[in-house]
This record gives sequence, C-alpha cells and structure tokens, in this order.
Amino acid sequence: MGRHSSSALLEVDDVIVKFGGVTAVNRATFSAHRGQITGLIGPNGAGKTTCFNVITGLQKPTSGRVRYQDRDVTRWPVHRRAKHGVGRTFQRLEAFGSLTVRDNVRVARDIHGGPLAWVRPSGRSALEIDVLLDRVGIGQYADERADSIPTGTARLLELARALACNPQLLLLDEPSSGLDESETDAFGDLLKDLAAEGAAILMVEHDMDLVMAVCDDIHVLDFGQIIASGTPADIRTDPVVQRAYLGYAEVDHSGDEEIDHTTELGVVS
Ligand SMILES: Nc1ncnc2c1ncn2[C@@H]1O[C@H](COP(=O)(O)OP(=O)(O)OP(=O)(O)O)[C@@H](O)[C@H]1O
Repeated sequence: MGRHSSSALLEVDDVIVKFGGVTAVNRATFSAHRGQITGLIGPNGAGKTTCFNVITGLQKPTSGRVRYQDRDVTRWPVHRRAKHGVGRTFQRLEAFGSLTVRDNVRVARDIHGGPLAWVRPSGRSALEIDVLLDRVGIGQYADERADSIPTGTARLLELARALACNPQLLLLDEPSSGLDESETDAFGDLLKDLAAEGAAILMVEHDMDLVMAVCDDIHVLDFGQIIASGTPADIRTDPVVQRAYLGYAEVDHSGDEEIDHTTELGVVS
C-alpha cells in the first residue's frame, strides 16, 4: 500500500480475459485509491490495455469482477461508467483532427454533459476550458487544429479532454510518450496535483523514471498475471520483478544493440 491509506475507489477482482486460446489477463486483482497514483506496468503484451478495457467496460471479462464506488459495475456499459466518473486517455490519439484544440475539449465536455450541456450558456464554461488548457500546459495551442500540433501536445490534449469530464477515476494509457524531459516533469507534477485534489489515477506507462517518481503503488503484470504489487521501493527491489524483466531483453535490429529493459526499471545498475 502506498503513502496514504484509503478505501479503494476501484477494485479489479480476479479478472480473467481470454481471446480464443490467448489468456490476456489471468486472475488479476488490484485496486486504485482516491488521492493516489497507481502504476500498472509490464512488458509489451502483458495485458495492461486489456485491463483498462475491462475497467472502462470496452471489454467484458471472461470471469471476475470490477467494483467501483463500492458497486459491482462489471456489467455496466462504457457510457454508464463514464457518467459516474471513469475517464480515460488512449494510447492511440483520439482527438478530432479538423477541430481546434479548444473545440476538442469543448466537444468532450459537451458529450459528457448530455443534451442539456448543448443549450447551456457557454461564457463561463468557455473560460473554464481555457483554464484547463493552461493547466495541462497547452493554452498557447488553443486555436490550432488538433492535427497540426506535436504528438506530445496531442497527448496533453487527450488529458485535457479526459479532465473536462471531471473524472474521479482517471485511466492514463502511455500518457508521457512524445513528451520531452521538461514536459514530462511538468506532467508528473500535474498528476500529483490531480491526485492531491482527490482523483484516483491509474497509469500504464513505460517511462520508469516517471512511474517511480510519481506512483504511490505499482502493480506489475507479466503474461496477464500480477506478479508484484507495492511501493516504488518495493517494486525496484522485488526479486520476482527483477527476474521477469531480466528475462525480457530484446535485440533492436535497427541498431544491432541489445536493449536491456532491466535498466528501464532501475533494478540493475
Ligand atoms: N482483441 C484481441 N484479440 C486477440 N488478442 C488480443 C486482443 N487484444 C489483446 N490481445 C492479446 O492479449 C495480450 C495482451 O494485450 P494487451 O494489449 O492488453 O497488452 P499490453 O500490456 O497493453 O501491451 P502493450 O504494452 O504492447 O500495449 C497480447 O498477447 C495481445 O496480443
């Protein structure tokens, strides 16, 4: 358990997801708490995105349960979970390319707000959108088309679109890819602020420096199974995690170099 102790906002309980003969998630049990940042890490294909899909309702589990706000939401459709505060960003960028950055956030908020949001006077809420864009650090792009902005900025736009729906549980899939070092630092600070305001953040992320710097708790998936859970310090030194990552070295054929993922985790000097 992490720095704070609080009851779980989200509980994934013994979830199995099978795609034909492939077991993508294998008896995964983990939780996310209000006011905390929880990391979900593991090698490519470990089942992280599938877990996100189960939590948001895009993927029905073969077995197991999802509890959210003390209710069993396993059979709830995506929109009902979203309505109750489950927000998400995707690994693949989802913004409308022909709309401006500002309008992308406006549309996300209006869709979330339902029919009444379309007839609401927009003066104050337009200002709120600009405040939100400034908060995630992309205010200067407000009038740019979404398909003309750099990838890192587009990732921050995804975050702004998710935040426009006032999520209580925020799922972030590879949020820092495309961000440079200083943008990543600012992003980490923003995540900590959001958690301090009470959000529960669950993050899939390959940047281990960021994961280790901001997460209260980390769950490690390997071949669909949670092989370790704990604080960053626990995870760094966990022999099971070290073994899993030690077994995960691959050859980068473009540069003929072996990439040792243990260094990404910071478990090997
Ligand atoms: N719709 C699907 N049909 C069949 N197999 C799938 C499907 N979605 C995922 N898989 C398989 O399930 C396993 C877990 O995939 P998943 O995308 O959840 O992993 P991941 O940890 O998110 O990987 P990455 O880090 O590469 O995004 C993989 O073997 C993948 O090929």
